[in-house]
Parts: sequence; C-alpha cells; structure tokens
Amino acid sequence: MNDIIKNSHIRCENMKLSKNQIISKKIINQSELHKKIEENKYIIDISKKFIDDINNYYSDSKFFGILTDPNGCILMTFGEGEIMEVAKNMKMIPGAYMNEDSIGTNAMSLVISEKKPIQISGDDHYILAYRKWTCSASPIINKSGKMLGIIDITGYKEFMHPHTLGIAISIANSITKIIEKEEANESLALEKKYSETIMDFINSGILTCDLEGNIKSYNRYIKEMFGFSSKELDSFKAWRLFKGWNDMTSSVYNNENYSDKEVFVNTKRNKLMYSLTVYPIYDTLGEVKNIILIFKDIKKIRKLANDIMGRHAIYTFDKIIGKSKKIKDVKKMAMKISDSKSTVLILGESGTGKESFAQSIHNYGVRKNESFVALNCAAIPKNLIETELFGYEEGAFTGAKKSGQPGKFEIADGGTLFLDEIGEMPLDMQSKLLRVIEEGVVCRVGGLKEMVVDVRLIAATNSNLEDDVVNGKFRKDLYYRLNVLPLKLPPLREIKEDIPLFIEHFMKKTSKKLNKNIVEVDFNLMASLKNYSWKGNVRELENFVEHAINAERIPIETLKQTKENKSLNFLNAKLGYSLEEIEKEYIIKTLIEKEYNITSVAKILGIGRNTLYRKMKKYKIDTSI
Ligand SMILES: Nc1ncnc2c1ncn2[C@@H]1O[C@H](COP(=O)(O)OP(=O)(O)OP(=O)(O)O)[C@@H](O)[C@H]1O
Repeated sequence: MNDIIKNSHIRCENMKLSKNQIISKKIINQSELHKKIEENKYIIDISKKFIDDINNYYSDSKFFGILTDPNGCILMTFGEGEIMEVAKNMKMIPGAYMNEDSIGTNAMSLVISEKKPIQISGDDHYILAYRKWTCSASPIINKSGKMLGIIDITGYKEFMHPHTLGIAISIANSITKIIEKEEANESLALEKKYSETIMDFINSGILTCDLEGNIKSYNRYIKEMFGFSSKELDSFKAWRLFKGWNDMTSSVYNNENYSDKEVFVNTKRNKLMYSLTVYPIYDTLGEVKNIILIFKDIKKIRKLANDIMGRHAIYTFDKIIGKSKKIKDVKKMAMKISDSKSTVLILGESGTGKESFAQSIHNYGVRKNESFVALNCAAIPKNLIETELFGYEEGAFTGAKKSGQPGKFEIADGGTLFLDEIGEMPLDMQSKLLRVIEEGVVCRVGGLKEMVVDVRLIAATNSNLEDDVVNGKFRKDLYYRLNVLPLKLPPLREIKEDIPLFIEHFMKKTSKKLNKNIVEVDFNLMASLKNYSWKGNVRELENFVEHAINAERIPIETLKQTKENKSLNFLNAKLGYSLEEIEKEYIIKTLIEKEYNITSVAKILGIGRNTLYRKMKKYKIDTSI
C-alpha cells in the first residue's frame, strides 16, 4: 500500500468512518440530482459519445463505468449485466458521492485529492464492501487546468490490469480534447457573431466572395442597398450585382489597388452609382482566395465632401431679419414651400438675401440633412457650366480627370441645388437643365449612362427674366418651369422700417466678430440711414455697419463725401471715355490693387459679388490673370 492510499486510510479513520459501511453517506434526492445533471449536461453528453468505444470492455459484465462531477457525485454509470445490478445494490448510482468523506478511500476519492489518474484494488479500498473491486480513475481537466469531472472504470479485482487505467486516461483525454475543440468552436462562433454584428452596424455594404463570384457572406446593408432578400442574394453570383466585375478582378489579379471606384450597381429596382473598394484575402500560399467588396453610398461621400469643401447651408429662417409686412409675407411663403418638390425661383436685387433665403428653405425642409450645393452661373466660364452641372466621364475631353468627375446635380442628389444668377446660363445649357428638371435624370459629359437624381432646385436671379425671355436670352419653357413658386425679395428701400433692426443686428454680430464696441446711432442719424438709397441692399448696409464699427463711429458724412470725391475723380479723368469704359477701368484698377480678391473688391465698389462677376463678364475682365 503506497503512502497516498495509507494517508487516505488514516484520514478515514480520523473521520471515524465505518469500514462496514456499504453505501455512500451522501446521496442527493431526485430533484437535486436533476439540477446537477442539468449543470453538467455538457460533459455528460460528450462522455456518452465514448461509451460505445469502450463497449467491448464492459460488455462482458466484468467492468462498469462511472462519470462523476469534480466533487465525486456520480452523474452517470455505464455498463451491462450482472455487475450493474451489484453496483446498483451498493447504491453506486447517479446522485451518490464517491468522495473520501462519503465512502472512504477509492480511486475517485484519490483523484479528487491527488488530481491525477489513480488505480487501486482490493484492500486498498477503505470500506470492506469495496474490497472486491479494482478501480481505475482519471480526472477530466480542461486547458486552463480546471477539473471538470472524473472517469472511473470499476470491475472485479481478479480482473485488475494496468491497461484499465490506460483506458480511463484515454477516455478522459479524449473528452478533454472534445471540450477544447468545442470551446474553440464556440469562441470562433462568438467571434463570428461579433464581427457579423459589427458588420451589420457599419453603414457600408460589405460582401465577401471568391474570384468566381460565389458569395460567401454579406452584411445587412448589402440587403438594404440592393433590395434583395437573403434567398435571392444566396442564389446570385457577385458579378451580377454591379458593372465592372472583370475590371475589378483583373486589378486584383495584377495586385493593383482597387479603391473608391465608382460603379453602377444593379439593385432590385434600378441602377445606382456606388463607390467600391476591394480587398483581397490571401491563402497560406499567397494566392488570392477570397475578396472583400465594400460598397459605399456615393451620396453620403459626396455630402461629406460637400460639407467639408463646399458651401454650407448655414442660414435658417430665424436668422432672417425683418418685421415689415413684405419680409414677413415672403418668409411665411418660403416656409410654406420648403417641403415642396417644385422649383423655387427667388427674385430680388443684389444683396437682398436670395442665397440666405435659399439656404433657409433647404434647412427648413425634409432635405435639411442632405447636401446643399450652390453654383453661381455668372461666376464660371460658359464652357465649364456643363461639366460643373452634369460632371464628366473618364476621358471626356483632354485634361479630364482619369476617374471622371461628378457634377453638382449628382453631388446634390437627395438634397438641394441652388443655381444663383440663373439668368446668366447659356441658352444651350438652359435646354439641358430643362431636360433634367423634367426627366429627373442626368448624363455626364462623355458618358452614356443616365443617372436618376432627386434634386430640389432653387434658382435665383436679380435680372428680369421676363425681359430676357422677350429678348430671346432666356428660354420661355424653362422660365415657366422655374417660376412655379416665385419668391420676390423686397429691396431695402421698400422695407425702410426694418433698417433699424438690420443695423442693430449687424452691430451686434460684427462687434462680436471683431471684438469691438457697438456704435450708437442717434435719431437723426437713423433717419438719414433710413433715407439713404442702399443700392447694394442688405449687403451694403452690413458692410456699412462693419465700416462703422472699425471706425468706431457712423461714417455718415463719408457716404456723401465719397460720392463727391468719386465724381470729382471722374470729372478729372481725361475726356473721351464713356461711362462704361471708366467703370471697366475702375474695376480693373481695384481688382489689381486687391489682388483679385473678389469679396474685398465688391465691398470697395459697394456692390454684391454677383454684380461684380456680372460686370467683369460684361467687360470681359479675365479673372485668371
Ligand atoms: N433678411 C435678412 N436678414 C439677415 N441678413 C440678411 C437678410 N438679407 C440679406 N442678408 C445679409 O446680406 C448679405 C447678402 O445676402 P445674400 O448673399 O443672401 O444676398 P443675394 O441676394 O444672394 O446677393 P447677390 O445677388 O449679390 O448674390 C448676407 O451677408 C446676408 O447675411
């Protein structure tokens, strides 16, 4: 008898355990057993798989098997014939504890104390009833060293053989391996679930497939984007989903970067443009095994680009000043039509707030979270208007960008396009614009594909379009199309009562901006300001206030003096010049002096930027110098 067994016997004696005991001192009732079996279901199920493997060993009734929990509680017995009856009579049944305290020294109790495989026979057992047995038991231990249970093989001592312990060990090890494998599978499944969840929350369509186009997986966004059900997608090849599969795969084969390419995707309902980026996944031999396709919504990308680079719609109706009936009426009307799909035409002199109203309309309507794109038709050369509006396809003309370029209509898709100085649009462009308004599709210059766009158009002008129609400068049909919802902004001279309000507002705004004091305006001064003819309307008044704040006083006399000085200068000019020539020269002189800074030149000249652009255009002053 070795020391391990001897020590166990001593412990049993110290506990005053009777050697005549036959059954375990601790047998739990049915409901407790039920709970225990539930708790250990996992290991019981795995162990059952091995019972068949050792079938030959116990089928001759010389041996039976036991699975216990880590505390020695029998969870399951397995075996056949007479020996099982004997075991049952000795209450070696599920629910009975085989630990030292309950039944004295046995292989299972020693596995609990020694945490290693043990074989004992005959007299090694403490209680006399067990001395007819030979028991071989092995712990089931997981990767992190935790004991999950014990496998025991018990038989009559005459048949004791070292191999029996080997069998118990190999069953325990196999169970451990299966547990490890299942744990690994479980953590893989968990990781898969994690990545699927993350993928589903990403606002881009992600699809994986092989180079034959067999789809392996896709996220929720792909389904939404393409409008197909899982069943439909599962039956498709990836190449059916977008145009340009061959180009894409050849880039992948040639190890070329394929990112942010614009592709037409075939959704269930129509063709839409998306941005596609492809990442290859290599196998261990370095061959491309699968590819990940990431589709991004171009509208969103463009909106982001426009938000960063373009003009923002910052104005809202609450920032539109004016309590006069005219302003109130036009504001009310503008609010009313902000959700309408029809085109708005804003009419008004320079500086009356046409763009401020256009932005407010955008921000008041359902499109407020989409792009607001502005294009000043007077500010760009005629030959560029088309590409600015409709974009161009790769190779459309010499100097065209390789990837092509989207036009304002595409950029504004879902949002609002503000066409300022619409009266300056060339006639041929007017017909193209009319077509887009009527059909809702655009085609890039040099391209064949028509794209559906959903753009709310707001046009503005300070010229008299009706006259332009009569003079053949503006298409009648386009005029009627644009004039569905006209908004007429009053010039400042018609809303004189609002002048004190404007002055107060701009004083506050500018003093804050320049970190300077507000300049007080007394009653007489206010009367003069109200009666002054503000040719540049609100903009001129705003600039005037800025001037006052900088000068720390109202430069009312300057207004008059400047006029005189100006006339004096012009009077001193050499005779023989027409007024237009003088105007042209003066604009050029100011442009040169202000290094072509349009904003400051317009400010000096007391006109709006658009008016300046128009005059520059009229006098053919080239801004590219
Ligand atoms: N009702 C208003 N309330 C507050 N600010 C206004 C109002 N009207 C115009 N403004 C201000 O006047 C300036 C000119 O306005 P905006 O650019 O909208 O005019 P516009 O009619 O589009 O001018 P242009 O025809 O020269 O392009 C802006 O700084 C704007 O903030």
